[in-house]
Amino acid sequence: MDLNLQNIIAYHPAREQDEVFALKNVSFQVKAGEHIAIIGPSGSGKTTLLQIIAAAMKPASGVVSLGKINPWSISGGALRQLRQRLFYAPQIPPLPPRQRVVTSLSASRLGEMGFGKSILNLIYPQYSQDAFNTLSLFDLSEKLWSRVDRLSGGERQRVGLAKILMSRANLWLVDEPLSALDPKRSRQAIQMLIAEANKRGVTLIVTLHQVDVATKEFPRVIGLHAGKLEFDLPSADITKHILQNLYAQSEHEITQLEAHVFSAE
Ligand SMILES: Nc1ncnc2c1ncn2[C@@H]1O[C@H](COP(=O)(O)OP(=O)(O)OP(=O)(O)O)[C@@H](O)[C@H]1O
Repeated sequence: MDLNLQNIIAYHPAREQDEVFALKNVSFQVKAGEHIAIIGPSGSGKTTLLQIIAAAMKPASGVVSLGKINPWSISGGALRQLRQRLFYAPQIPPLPPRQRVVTSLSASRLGEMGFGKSILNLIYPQYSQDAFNTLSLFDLSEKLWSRVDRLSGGERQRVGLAKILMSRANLWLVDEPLSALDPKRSRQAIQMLIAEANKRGVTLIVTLHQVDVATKEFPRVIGLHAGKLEFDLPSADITKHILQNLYAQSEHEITQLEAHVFSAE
């Protein structure tokens, strides 16, 4: 699915009165099948941007088009259909505590199940073989029948990634998928996500705090700072100087940056 964002301004309702912008005049285009990483310091607007693209949040002004459709100018029914074509994976996957992993993974296809099948899915998960195969990609197949509240943080995060792969959406919007994973697992998980997106021609947009992963694994990187688009560049053109500017006021994050990216120089 291709995307077009034009002059997006967004406030969170709680901040509207003091006019603190979450996004200021953000514009960019994405072609179907592109893979993009969004980076920037904490609070720079990465999650808000994904929510705007996912049509989960309405911009205060500006235009969003998802595959040429403005989600805010169509009927409720058409909007629900449009949302089925995208998968928004929040930073902390919403996994109902007592649910089994297999049920949660099958639920990624609720949109195509219809009411009867989706109720049945709670008792007899509808896609257990697919769920098993998808979990194997993240070394988690033995957890197929486990309850999600008995998983570690990293395992839950990998279940969240497997849920994305279970969906049949053609736009994946993934918010900080690696925060609970160690560096080796992070690299494996992101490479799996990218390989599957490639195979299926899916448009992939991922927010990341790991700038090294962003610049090494993604061909295009967007930098946000205080709600503004600071740069939108091929990753090969991103220099140490550009990254230092982006994280200039975020001392803690720059320390991480140096550890991850610059120590090898
Ligand atoms: N629910 C909310 N209510 C009010 N303000 C919010 C809300 N969510 C985010 N904000 C504000 O909007 C701005 C952008 O936040 P956002 O979560 O998009 O940033 P982020 O780059 O994803 O941050 P992080 O890397 O810490 O997840 C920040 O100033 C934040 O304080």
